[in-house]
Amino acid sequence: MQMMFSLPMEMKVNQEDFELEFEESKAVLQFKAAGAALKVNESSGAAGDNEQSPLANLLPQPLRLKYNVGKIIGDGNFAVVRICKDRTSGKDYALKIIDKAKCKGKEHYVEAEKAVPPSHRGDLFDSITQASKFSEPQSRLLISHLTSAIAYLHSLSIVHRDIKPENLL
Ligand SMILES: Nc1ncnc2c1ncn2[C@@H]1O[C@H](COP(=O)(O)OP(=O)(O)OP(=O)(O)O)[C@@H](O)[C@H]1O
Repeated sequence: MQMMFSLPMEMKVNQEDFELEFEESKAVLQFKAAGAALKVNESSGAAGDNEQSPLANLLPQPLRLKYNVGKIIGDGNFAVVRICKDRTSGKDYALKIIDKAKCKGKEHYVEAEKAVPPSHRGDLFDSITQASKFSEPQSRLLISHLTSAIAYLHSLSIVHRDIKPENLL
């Protein structure tokens, strides 16, 4: 991916500022290796009308009654995200299941489960691992979407504090 950032004149940057750090490149390689296996393992877990992922049985009953919960479509440090289907409307949602044990002291900020519209196109991290590079017009579009989203959050006095490719859908 090629990106252009405008930095303050006094800020010095080196080549290594643009190279992946050891942990980052390890994560990219692990992701590439695990990607194919994950797709095979989870491919039988779609949120069809009658299918329910066995692990989804661990969810609270009201949720299981409302949604047919299917395969994992993403995971992060605090949550797993599963595709699910509203049993009444038939609409698909992404159900984010947050591990409250990992949010010690901040429990009051989080709902343990939240269903939002799903993105079927993966996140920017997936795209970076799949594409060898992005063109300038693509990079420009990505950055303009990102900055407009950040501007919107700032207009609501919200600071994201965790902007990274995995969080850009
Ligand atoms: N609405 C959605 N549709 C599709 N995939 C999603 C959706 N929301 C999240 N994901 C996937 O799930 C992954 C984990 O979600 P998220 O980043 O919200 O979890 P987290 O535990 O808060 O992550 P973090 O490691 O940033 O703290 C994302 O990187 C993304 O791939």
